[in-house]
Amino acid sequence: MTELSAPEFEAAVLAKALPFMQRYENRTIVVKYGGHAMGDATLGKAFAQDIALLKQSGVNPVVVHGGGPQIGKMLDKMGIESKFEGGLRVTDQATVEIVEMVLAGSINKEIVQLINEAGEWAIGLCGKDGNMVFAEKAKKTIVDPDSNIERVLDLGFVGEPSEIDHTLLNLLAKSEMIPVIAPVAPGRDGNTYNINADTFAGAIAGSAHAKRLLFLTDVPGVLDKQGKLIKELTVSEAETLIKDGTATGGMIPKIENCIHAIKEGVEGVVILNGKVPHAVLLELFTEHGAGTLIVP
Ligand SMILES: Nc1ncnc2c1ncn2[C@@H]1O[C@H](COP(=O)(O)OP(=O)(O)O)[C@@H](O)[C@H]1O
Ligand SMILES: CC(=O)N[C@@H](CCC(=O)OP(=O)(O)O)C(=O)O
Repeated sequence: MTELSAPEFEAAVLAKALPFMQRYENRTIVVKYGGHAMGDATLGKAFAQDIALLKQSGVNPVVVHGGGPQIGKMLDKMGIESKFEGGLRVTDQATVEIVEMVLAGSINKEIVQLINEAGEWAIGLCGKDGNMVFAEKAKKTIVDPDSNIERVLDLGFVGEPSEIDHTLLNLLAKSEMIPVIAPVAPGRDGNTYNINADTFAGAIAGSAHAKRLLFLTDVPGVLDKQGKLIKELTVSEAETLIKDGTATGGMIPKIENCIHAIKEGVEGVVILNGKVPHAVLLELFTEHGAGTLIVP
């Protein structure tokens, strides 16, 4: 076999991306950028370049971000204790104000700035902008492992998306702008709700019938009880992992939202390690996608 010169090799790599670019052209890809995947400047820059490259390739990327650890740090500074139930933050009035400040304020604008620095036009939004998302108080139940009795959680101002209007997102899809959305939304009751970013991303992807929904987190994907990566999971296998306690903490809403998104018609949902540089490009434009693929 003849060895390729360096330029020939680079050209071959670029050419290999063509069928992937064609597959996703004009299709919506929702990328959920988790708080645990953020924090490293080089990785943040690589993430922004990936999103910029998607837009340049004719894809319609929509970024939904989290920021759980960053909210936790700010609450700590303010002397407010973080409390979670069923993987969701118990959110009183003081907490929701800080959640909105951290998510829709600092984190949202940091991501916008990074994408702009990569040469594209990002616009920072939350559910409140353009009447995009309305929320209702979350009605979450958990089964108490000791008594096996189902219990309704009162999580305060934690919401679930109840109405999604795509007017603004459709406008942006036709423009140069890349939406970067914080998971905060108003209720019809006038309150502001804190929505788990996985739930928010799943709802946006589902209602947009996105081609792909990627969850960027800080682990290689869903791990089994031995800590080994599960490469593919059906919806029913994923449900079992929650019931038998293999998936805990933040992985619970993530898996639940993967299932929801697939049932809503998203063609492929992947949980992958956002701490790998250019994880988004590797997943979408090469054969080297890693992580856990959830299928119907
Ligand atoms: N079975 C599992 N496989 C992988 N991660 C798991 C599992 N169960 C619990 N986790 C935890 O879920 C975390 C990812 O969820 P989360 O903390 O909400 O991250 P993010 O901020 O990216 O949304 C991992 O860091 C890990 O600690
Ligand atoms: C209700 C609820 O739990 N909201 C989350 C919102 C941020 C989030 O989901 O951030 P990650 O994606 O980084 O976990 C929170 O307050 O932490």
